[in-house]
Amino acid sequence: MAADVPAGSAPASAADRRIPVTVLTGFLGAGKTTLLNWLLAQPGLDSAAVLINEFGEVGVDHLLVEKVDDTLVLLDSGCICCSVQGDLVRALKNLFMRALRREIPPVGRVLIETTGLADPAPVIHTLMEEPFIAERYRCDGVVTAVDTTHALDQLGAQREAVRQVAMADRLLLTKCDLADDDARATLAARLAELNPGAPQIEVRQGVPAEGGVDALFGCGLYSAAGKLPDVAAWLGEERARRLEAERAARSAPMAWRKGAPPARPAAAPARHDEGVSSYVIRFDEALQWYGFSDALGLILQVYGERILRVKGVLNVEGDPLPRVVQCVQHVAYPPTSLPAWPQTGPLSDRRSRLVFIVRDLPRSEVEVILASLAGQAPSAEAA
Ligand SMILES: Nc1nc2c(ncn2[C@@H]2O[C@H](COP(=O)(O)OP(=O)(O)OP(=O)(O)O)[C@@H](O)[C@H]2O)c(=O)[nH]1
Repeated sequence: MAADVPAGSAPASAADRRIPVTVLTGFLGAGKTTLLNWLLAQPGLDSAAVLINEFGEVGVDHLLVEKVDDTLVLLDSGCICCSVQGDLVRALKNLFMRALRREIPPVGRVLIETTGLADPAPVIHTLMEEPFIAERYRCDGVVTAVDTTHALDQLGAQREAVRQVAMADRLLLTKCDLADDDARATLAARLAELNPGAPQIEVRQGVPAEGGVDALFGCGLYSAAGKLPDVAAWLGEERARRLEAERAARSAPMAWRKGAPPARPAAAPARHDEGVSSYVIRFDEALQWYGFSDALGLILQVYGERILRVKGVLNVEGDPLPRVVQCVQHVAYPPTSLPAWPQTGPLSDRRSRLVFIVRDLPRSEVEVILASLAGQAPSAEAA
């Protein structure tokens, strides 16, 4: 079944040979990686390249994606919406050129998983307006994962969550297996206010209830028509911001020639809420699971409101495999294991690391609890 093209989105013509790009977004912990793994297991998706972007220094998501080849690219120089011109453009150019040189197989589609804090506007703008990219790729839709169990709070507190919903072509209501009918209906009504045109698809345990892959792809060329007027305004702001940055870049060398310091671009408005920060807590020795999980449980109980996301890869005493813990606000999801310790990157030293993304929660508060219950003092690591 082909998904309906929402009002305002023009279907891509059959003659359009550009590579379709799906932007998979959604707030922290909404279930993007889980959906991505489901997608990658579907027939016909072996030629998809995946770009993953994560908030914080120690990336965990790329370890959780079940695709290990040259077409999985980690965008690790900051949040995609802040570093879009550098990282994303470079990665898409590289993919195209490497496929052209036959260093990798032809790329049939690109899936971009943004950070949970990303504003989709700069990503969409880049796909549609950056000349090299727009000639070779077309934005085939913004698919937003919305956590049925946490989204109402997130939409009330975080402007990024509102933008991710309002700019979507498809809304995937994740974790419906954990929510009751009333919660689902209340959220569906709120989402319809923010984005009346986007089809809403329920997801249980990472699997969409209807439409399969076709419900997520074939969204038509991205368009602000049919969405709230805010969407066109945000894309317009993005265009203005980009023009201003280009103008400042052009004027900088002139100033140097006259011996003055280069003109600095006007301070860009902050894209992220200033209260939101991330830090990494490291344990150098193997952890005793029960003490550690007591400590984490207490942290979630006491500070859950201020914990946007916790992700950790742990070296647990007696377990040869890295254990993965994941939490959103007060909820800890069942732990899983990676198939092996990574051979490269920060986790190759087999030390446990927990990445916290928090709102107004100092590291010291968390460390006190971990130190008293987990059986060893944590070490700080730059985030
Ligand atoms: N029960 C249930 N759990 C889910 C579902 N989708 C995701 N989860 C769990 O929710 C947690 C977060 O899921 P992820 O897929 O990592 O979320 P994410 O959006 O990629 O997270 P970030 O990249 O950190 O923003 C994991 O422990 C998942 O197993 C679902 O539909 N049902």
